Amino acid sequence: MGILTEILQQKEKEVTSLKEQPLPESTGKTRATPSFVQTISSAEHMTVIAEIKRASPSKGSIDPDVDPARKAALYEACGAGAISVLTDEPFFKGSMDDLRTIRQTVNVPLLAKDFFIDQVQIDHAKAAGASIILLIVAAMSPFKLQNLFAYAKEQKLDVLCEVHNEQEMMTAIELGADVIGINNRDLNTFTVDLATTGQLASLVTNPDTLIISESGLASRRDAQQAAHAGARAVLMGETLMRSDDVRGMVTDLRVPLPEGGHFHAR
Ligand SMILES: O=C(O)c1ccccc1NCC(=O)[C@H](O)[C@H](O)COP(=O)(O)O
Repeated sequence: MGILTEILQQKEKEVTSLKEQPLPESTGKTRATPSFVQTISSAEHMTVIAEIKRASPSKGSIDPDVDPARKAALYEACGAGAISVLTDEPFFKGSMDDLRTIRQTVNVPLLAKDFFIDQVQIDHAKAAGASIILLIVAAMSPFKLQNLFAYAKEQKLDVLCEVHNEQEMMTAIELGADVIGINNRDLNTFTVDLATTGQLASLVTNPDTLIISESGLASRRDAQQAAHAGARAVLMGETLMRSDDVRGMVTDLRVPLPEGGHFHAR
């Protein structure tokens, strides 16, 4: 069984349990201003989405004892335009409490990085202060994707639609996704190929679609390659979690975007 299937089976159990619990009180600070989409679309340089990642299925333990609020504040101070918070507990050692604490500490938009398969998870992410949620195209049917996409938008949340191959990209385009994350990591084999961003970005014809290159990025050169492929943002986890020079790394990643590139600034 692939890791995604295993994670999704676990999520089914979590959803059952969430439905039996009352919804925690909202942080009252659910949306950052500017929003995730506004932040990326107004930037003239690559937006860095810095991730809080304690552990992962592919790398095991990364920084299990991290203070998430402190690290998030460092990311923000160093120029990250948004922060991704892995809220999954069993596989990534994160939590919704991490998201909630970080929301009370920083002002940049927050991505709730989890494996969303049900509206109840979206309710909990919103209450914890998410600005945007992740929908992985490979994790559900196009019908369910459409349903959760519409529900999140109704809740005034942005949605990052994640794809890894051509078929998933076509599904995201047909859905009308305005933010598409191209995952360079194959979630079944863990193989990373940064060329995936270029290959799939070339299928996007709508100049208003925001493209994010996700996973496996480690240098300014990687960010330049992503910018050249049409990405407006990079999502970086492990490299930033392990870095002794977060400011230097974030500064390096904020490469200028090519003029007259893919995207028409809104
Ligand atoms: O990172 C993993 O091992 C992983 C395995 C299975 C599903 C998702 C996984 N990662 C989630 C992410 O999307 C990444 O944390 C994110 O793109 C950052 O990647 P990286 O910069 O390579 O840490």
